[in-house]
Amino acid sequence: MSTLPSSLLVGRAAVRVPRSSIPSRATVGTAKSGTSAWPIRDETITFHDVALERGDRLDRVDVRYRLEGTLDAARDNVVLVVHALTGTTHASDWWKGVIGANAAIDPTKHAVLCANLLGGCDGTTGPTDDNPDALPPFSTRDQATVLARLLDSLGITAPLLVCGGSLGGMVALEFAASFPDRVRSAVVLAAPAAQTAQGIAWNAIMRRAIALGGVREGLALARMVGMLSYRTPEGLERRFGRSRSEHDTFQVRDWLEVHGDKLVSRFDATSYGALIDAMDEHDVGRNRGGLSAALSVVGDRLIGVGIPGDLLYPAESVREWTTAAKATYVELPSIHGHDAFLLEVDRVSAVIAKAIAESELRNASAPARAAATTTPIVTSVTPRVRPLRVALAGCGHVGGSLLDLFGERAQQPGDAQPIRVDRVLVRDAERPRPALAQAIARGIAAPDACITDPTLLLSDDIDVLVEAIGGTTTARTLVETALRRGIRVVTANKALLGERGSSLAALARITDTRLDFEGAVCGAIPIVRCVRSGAAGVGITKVSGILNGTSNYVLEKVAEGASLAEAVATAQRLGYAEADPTRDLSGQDAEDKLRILAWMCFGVDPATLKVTRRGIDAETAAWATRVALEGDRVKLIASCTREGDELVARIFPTRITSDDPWARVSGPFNRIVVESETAGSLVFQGPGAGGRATAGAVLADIVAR
Ligand SMILES: CC(=O)SCCNC(=O)CCNC(=O)[C@H](O)C(C)(C)COP(=O)(O)OP(=O)(O)OC[C@H]1O[C@@H](n2cnc3c(N)ncnc32)[C@H](O)[C@@H]1OP(=O)(O)O
Ligand SMILES: N[C@@H](CCO)C(=O)O
Repeated sequence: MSTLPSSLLVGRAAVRVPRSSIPSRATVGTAKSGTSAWPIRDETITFHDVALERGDRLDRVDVRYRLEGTLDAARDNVVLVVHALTGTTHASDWWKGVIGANAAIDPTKHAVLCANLLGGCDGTTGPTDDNPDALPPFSTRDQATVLARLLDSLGITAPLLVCGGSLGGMVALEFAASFPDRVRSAVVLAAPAAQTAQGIAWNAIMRRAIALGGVREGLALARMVGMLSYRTPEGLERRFGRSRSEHDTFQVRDWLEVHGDKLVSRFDATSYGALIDAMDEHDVGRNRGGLSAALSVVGDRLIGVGIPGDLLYPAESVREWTTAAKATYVELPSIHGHDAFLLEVDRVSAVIAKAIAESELRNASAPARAAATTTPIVTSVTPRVRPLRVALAGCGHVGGSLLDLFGERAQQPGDAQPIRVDRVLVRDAERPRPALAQAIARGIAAPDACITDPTLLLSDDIDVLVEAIGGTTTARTLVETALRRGIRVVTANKALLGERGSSLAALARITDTRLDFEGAVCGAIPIVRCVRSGAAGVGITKVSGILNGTSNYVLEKVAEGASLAEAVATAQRLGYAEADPTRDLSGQDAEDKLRILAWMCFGVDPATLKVTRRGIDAETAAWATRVALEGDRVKLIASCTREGDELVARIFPTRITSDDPWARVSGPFNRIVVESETAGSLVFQGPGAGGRATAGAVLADIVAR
């Protein structure tokens, strides 16, 4: 049985014994990132007579650090990266994508400095399981002081950027408050200015886990608890759900166990305990006259990044100090929660790149700075509304009609927000696309908008992704990527929504953005808006309709004597049919729409709705022709009815008498009847298919506020 690490006991003795096992000599190596390489220096440096905040003085402190890249002559190009609770000095390993050749922090031009924090177990002096008394209690302020000593010893006055997340953010903030003159720019991610009650509570559980379980099992348990605070229920649900491994264990359980065990293999429980002690004592305003006084002097150079959904340090805890410090607040919604600072590489990079650019400007020589600040960035003097920047996936019937509508809208008088199409994703760039050519000529679309690589579609300044490619593969990736990045999505893709609507909507909620899909159900009829908002009645008992324009058109034509094949070919030519018209005829398209309607009307997950259906085939077509000769009509009717706790959903070709209102729905028109407790029967009827009708609904979603 492991003994209780003494760092977990109150009142550890102040000692002055260094960890003699850590060598004090430098080791030098080279790292490769892609094809680029940069020098790496791993070194341990020793400081003497280090004063701690509580009054202890340490004879000696060893600090292990890694310098990636080369210090320039003026020692002006340093990015000080402060690692989180269990981070290491190998910053470009754990912050891949944020640090790397051509990344926001680029060791081929920046000198990236990352030191193991005071109290850690990656080479810097800290209490360990073998030597729990190697360090008396210390604070995040002490950790920042040691970093300043390191900068002194390397001849660095003020780094280009100081940055860190979580515990790293806490220490970066302490650094800013302690050494405001040494801060040119600081990015603090997912970190409060003072430890939160919830943070103390999580740490209490982890401390107890180590106390009871010992330095192995206890540490593993602590890590497992920690991991739950670093992620979100939605993120875990999406990634693992109830899926099982080949050994029939729940995957989420395996994943958590792996994280627990991995930490035990590389981390020291006593050091862990001491670091969470330091986090609990974190309070930037302590003995500085409060938060405002502590940070306002440096606030103009601080950027705080808050993550809505962060269970450990909610976005509000970051917003609070940025407000007090008059600092910049950036919100980074993410399904990952707290770990977004490690996982949302693109968006974190964008914030850091901007901070570095501002810092470089601050460092510019006085005349250059004056020129920079007097040169207007926006050259136009006419105040203009910023255009809404659209990325359009797909330029078929719907996408092409949408480009036309953008053009028509721009001709109309009024001060509506302009729309600018930055990118249009197509499969074949060589195919002539008159709508796109005209949009470019009218200045609606960028001259180089047409692309074929989906990964280039979503640049950072896109406001809305319009998905009009259909299908559930590329479309799904694009929609998920956009939502994850907080980009609004408008889609007409009923198959995707029928299959994934509920999880996509949940993702949009988490990242605080919107997913709109009026164009996915019944073309121009505003049915989604009406049922979604409750305007179609409260307490809905039944929704029924002719939900597919193509099959309705085809049934009408065969009733008039056309062959099934002829009727389908005309529907395709007129732009009513899906790329694969068997979806229309088989009832699959109507089923997708019924799923979405059931989701909106009854709150059921569209993917789980059980639907029985029959579509239109040669036999039905022949029956429709016969029925027409007898004076009646055949219509493909879909319905979903609440029967007690059950939903009964069906789609069937149905014989209708010629005087019935359903019989009068002609061509590509659709009809929907919503029956509810408050509104009785509401009837919606209008064009249900066709590029222009659907594009109109998509446009309404794009410009909706
Ligand atoms: C309070 C503070 O200061 S700090 C808080 C900061 N957050 C942390 O420290 C959390 C640490 N997070 C991690 O270590 C994460 O791995 C990250 C953030 C680096 C990357 O996250 P992800 O890309 O989601 O990686 P993931 O969580 O899957 O981790 C990868 C490990 O889980 C394992 N894993 C993933 N899925 C499964 C599964 N179904 N079954 C078993 N193991 C799994 C992988 O095999 C991998 O282990 P390996 O490296 O031994 O091969
Ligand atoms: N193919 C569909 C287009 C509109 O969703 C239809 O015919 O109704």
